[in-house]
Amino acid sequence: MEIFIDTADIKEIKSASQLSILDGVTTNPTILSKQKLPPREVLVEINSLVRGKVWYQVTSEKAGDMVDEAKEMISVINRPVIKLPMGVEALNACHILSKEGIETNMTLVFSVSQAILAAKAGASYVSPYVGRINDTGWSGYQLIREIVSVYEKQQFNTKVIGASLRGSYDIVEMAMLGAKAVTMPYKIFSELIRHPMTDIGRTQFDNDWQGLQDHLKNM
Ligand SMILES: O=C[C@H](O)COP(=O)(O)O
Repeated sequence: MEIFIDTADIKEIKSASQLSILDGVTTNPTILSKQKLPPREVLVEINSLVRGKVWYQVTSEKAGDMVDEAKEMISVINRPVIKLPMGVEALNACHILSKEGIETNMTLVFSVSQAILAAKAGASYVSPYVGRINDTGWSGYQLIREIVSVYEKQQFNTKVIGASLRGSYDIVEMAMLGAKAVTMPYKIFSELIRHPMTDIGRTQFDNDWQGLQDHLKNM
């Protein structure tokens, strides 16, 4: 399963990049707007810090403009993934970009029918917004289950990336449901590694080892 962090905060990206298994950084217009800097500049810096993929979401309205915007951003990213917000123009842009071998992600996906169209357009990834669906009282998990099942039955190569995740257990759910990727805020990412029992166990091992060293020194 690929693991991404959903942030443009440079401090968070530097910290998360210490973990070599991180697969990259996803962004969106809301995330980039928080930096109060030109998005291209921010992406250049993110690209210099990240070994993996850097995701950029186009903001143009028309398919042709989306393709041009994507190409402009791709020029400053080593391993780009172009995010397209679900719709007719985005599907057409996705079709063009994917035929040119550019990795794409159909974002803002809330139904299986949208996910089917994204796969038909050749999207590399599709992002169902799990948390936002759960927030409305519907099941984001059920949507992931259904999309994964349809993709398997239809032998689509598009990968499901669980997005809009709210807690570390969401990541486990995504893995169990067969999502091939997840993206999450830095806070959740940093929580994945921790468990109080691990800390207690490590302290005990360290103390016992130190006790042995002291004992051997005094022999
Ligand atoms: O770009 C997609 C994000 O994962 C959306 O997350 P959010 O619902 O927390 O804004």
